[in-house]
Amino acid sequence: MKKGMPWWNRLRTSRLLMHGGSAAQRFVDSWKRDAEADTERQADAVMRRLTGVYLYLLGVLVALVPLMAIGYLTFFQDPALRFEAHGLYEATSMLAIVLGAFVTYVTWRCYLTSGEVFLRWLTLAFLGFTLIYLPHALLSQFSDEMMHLFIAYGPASRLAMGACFLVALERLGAPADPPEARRRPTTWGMALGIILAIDLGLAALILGSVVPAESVIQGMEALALALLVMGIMVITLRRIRLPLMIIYLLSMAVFAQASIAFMISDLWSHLWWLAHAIFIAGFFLLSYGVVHAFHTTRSFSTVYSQAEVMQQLREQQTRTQDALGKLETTNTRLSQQAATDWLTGVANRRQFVRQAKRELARAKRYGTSLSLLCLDLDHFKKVNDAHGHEAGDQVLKQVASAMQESLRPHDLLARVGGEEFQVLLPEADIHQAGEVAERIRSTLHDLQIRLRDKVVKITVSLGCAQMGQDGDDMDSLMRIGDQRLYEAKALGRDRVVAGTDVLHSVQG
Ligand SMILES: Nc1nc2c(ncn2[C@@H]2O[C@H](COP(=O)(O)OP(=O)(O)OP(=O)(O)O)[C@@H](O)[C@H]2O)c(=O)[nH]1
Repeated sequence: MKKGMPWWNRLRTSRLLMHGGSAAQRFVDSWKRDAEADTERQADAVMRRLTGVYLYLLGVLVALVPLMAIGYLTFFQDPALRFEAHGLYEATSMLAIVLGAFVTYVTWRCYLTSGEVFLRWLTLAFLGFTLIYLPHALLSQFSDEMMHLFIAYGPASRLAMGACFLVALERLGAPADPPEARRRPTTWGMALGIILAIDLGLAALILGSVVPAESVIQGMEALALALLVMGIMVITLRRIRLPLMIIYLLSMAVFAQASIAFMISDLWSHLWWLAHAIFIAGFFLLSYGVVHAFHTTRSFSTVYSQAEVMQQLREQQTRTQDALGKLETTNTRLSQQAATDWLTGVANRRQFVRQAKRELARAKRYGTSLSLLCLDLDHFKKVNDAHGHEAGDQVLKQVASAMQESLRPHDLLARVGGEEFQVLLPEADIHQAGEVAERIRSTLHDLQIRLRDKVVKITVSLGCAQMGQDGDDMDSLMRIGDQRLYEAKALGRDRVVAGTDVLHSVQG
């Protein structure tokens, strides 16, 4: 029943069919099945929606874990508590530089392969962070003497990274860079120059004391936070659902909370250390995405979720099944064509020989009889000469079809030459073969072959041979069958020669 059928029509149709016995029962059963499948589909859709909302909430919860940690430290502990450990800080800063360089390199390698513009900007983000953070790591041993400069490189690195993140987002989905443009030294040289200029410019700004260092530092951190929030909004509003972009979104949220923690913390305080920990968590998360891209498609926008991959796999399987079905149909048609005579549609010589060998072996194994008829149309040349070759073709077709009708389903008729046919008769001795041959002869004798504007008459001569008495293989049977066929021709045509005697003969 059609899914969109109104219920009153369903009822009327079902009432009508109720009196129809088993057909009505089948109808009701299929209706029930349809209804059950509908209900199951609806329940599945509700569950999908529910689990989708759950996943969404889970993502929000994970993204806000840093805020919970900041809140815990601020409200339940003393966030101003100091932990001044220069050695530890130097070591972790240098580790951050090494990690930054490594992730920059992996991202760059991904970009070189895919040419994805998004990845070019992501490489620049990591490169910017690493090279702008480097003076911060180098200055950590002089943090007391050059406190402001030491601190300033932190927010500056986050600001550069946030800016590149935002541009990367804006360029997501842009056509890939051509391979020759990906390594262009001018592009990367210019990027390095700008980063170096930022490093030097910042040093000049802070050391020159033109603007209060505190406000430069807070301003950069606030700007970094604003850029990160903008990035989060872009992903959310554009409803970007690509798996790696979800990781991108989460890490941006974590970076933004790290900036908040930096803004409200004092140097060496517990909150300041927590801000670093939050930032590193965001960095690890994003580096996971980059490494995942490196291990798969080396692109951020073509790494699919498992659900998407499964969907693509299902579609691919359906396409493969369809193609296989078509291939099977074509193969069947081709093997049918290879076994069939192109003109009459009966078996051809190849098929006949193959089938005959099988039947011969079967007859020998079970001790049953098997006979062969050899047929040749009489004076067929005259038909061609009188009516043309095309008319001759029509005659051959009608003769083949008339012969086919006088045979049992398991007898095999084949056209083995121009106007020559053979018939394989399983479980028939020479006597029965003679009867079949005579039936064919008289059918064709009486057949009115209708061509466009005239009626043509044709006769046939037949020779019969039986397995055993006339030979044990197909070659012998065919030879004897042919001999008897020519005997029938010699005796005046339109007759049957079966065995040593002319069993059936009609004067035509
Ligand atoms: N129209 C048509 N004619 C064919 C085809 N194959 C063979 N022929 C013709 O069949 C005729 C066979 O002629 P012959 O071998 O001399 O035999 P016949 O005229 O049938 O005479 P007998 O066999 O002696 O009775 C030839 O004219 C062939 O051109 C075919 O596929 N189509």
